[in-house]
Amino acid sequence: MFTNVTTSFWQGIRKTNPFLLSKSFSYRMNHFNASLVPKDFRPFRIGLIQLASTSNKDENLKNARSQISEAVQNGSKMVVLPECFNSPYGNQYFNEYAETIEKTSPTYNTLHSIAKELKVYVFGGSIPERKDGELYNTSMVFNPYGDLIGIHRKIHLFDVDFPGKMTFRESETLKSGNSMTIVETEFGKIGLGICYDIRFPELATVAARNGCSMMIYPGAFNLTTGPLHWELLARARAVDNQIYVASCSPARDVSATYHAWGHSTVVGPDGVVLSTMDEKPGIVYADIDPEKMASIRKSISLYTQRRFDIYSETKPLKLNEN
Ligand SMILES: O=C(O)CCC(=O)C(=O)O
Repeated sequence: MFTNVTTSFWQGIRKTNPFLLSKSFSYRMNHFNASLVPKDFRPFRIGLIQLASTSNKDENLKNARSQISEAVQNGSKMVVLPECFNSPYGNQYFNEYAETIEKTSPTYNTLHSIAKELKVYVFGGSIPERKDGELYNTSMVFNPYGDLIGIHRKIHLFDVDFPGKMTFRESETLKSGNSMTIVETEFGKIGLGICYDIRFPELATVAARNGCSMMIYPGAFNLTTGPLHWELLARARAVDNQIYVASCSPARDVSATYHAWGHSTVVGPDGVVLSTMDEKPGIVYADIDPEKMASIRKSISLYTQRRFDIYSETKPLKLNEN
């Protein structure tokens, strides 16, 4: 009964407005009832561990354990470590510190046992990984049972040149990963990228379109690009997709060869910084709340207003000919 009334209502309207028969209209109608937040998204507290990493791997792993324990005591259900958290960052170190991803490797073993003992999701920053004779910049993710539920190999390698300031070419030693990573947690799906990956908006957008409520980026920006882009990129990925974004850096060590920017940050789906810090060691906490996402998505309805009929990559580009 109700359907008939609705149908005849629309039939009447369409007679008077041919636009309503167009493809873009039917696209919008098909997506009109799409829920505002991913169905599996639940509230939780996240803790970003801005670790003071040294050249001593065992010390770094011990330090990570005690910081994660503190974050869990303070209510974190998910914790994030920084990029290259258990070694110095630099081409000259990757080979020496590299590990394989297997249960007997020190970092796998430590993160697995921390996650299981403390019953927490551990996004294990990244480590130099050795695989099939190549080196990768790799992140492991463990669930609260200690199971490895995700492996992300940095896709976009950090090759930049700022004359007189800094030059870095990760591709001299590392190979790039070839796939996106989305992990399923009890709090929802989360997309994962490593540092320079944050500069490529497609990764976050595709993850968001596939139901991710958050992107996590372990990173180690520097004193040149950190002040320029670290916060801007996290906010951009968040506001473009109306998702949460968390970027976790090592603390700055001015006696090391690479000086990390620090400023680990969580940004909300409205693009506002929820929580951040300076360059010193510490933990950044944020409460992740589906209501906040629903609210911004209700006010600014990007998800129902997208015009894939105009800019879908799978269709030929439609240019304005006027
Ligand atoms: O994109 C940047 O400016 C910094 C990236 C970086 O440090 C990295 O990918 O390790």
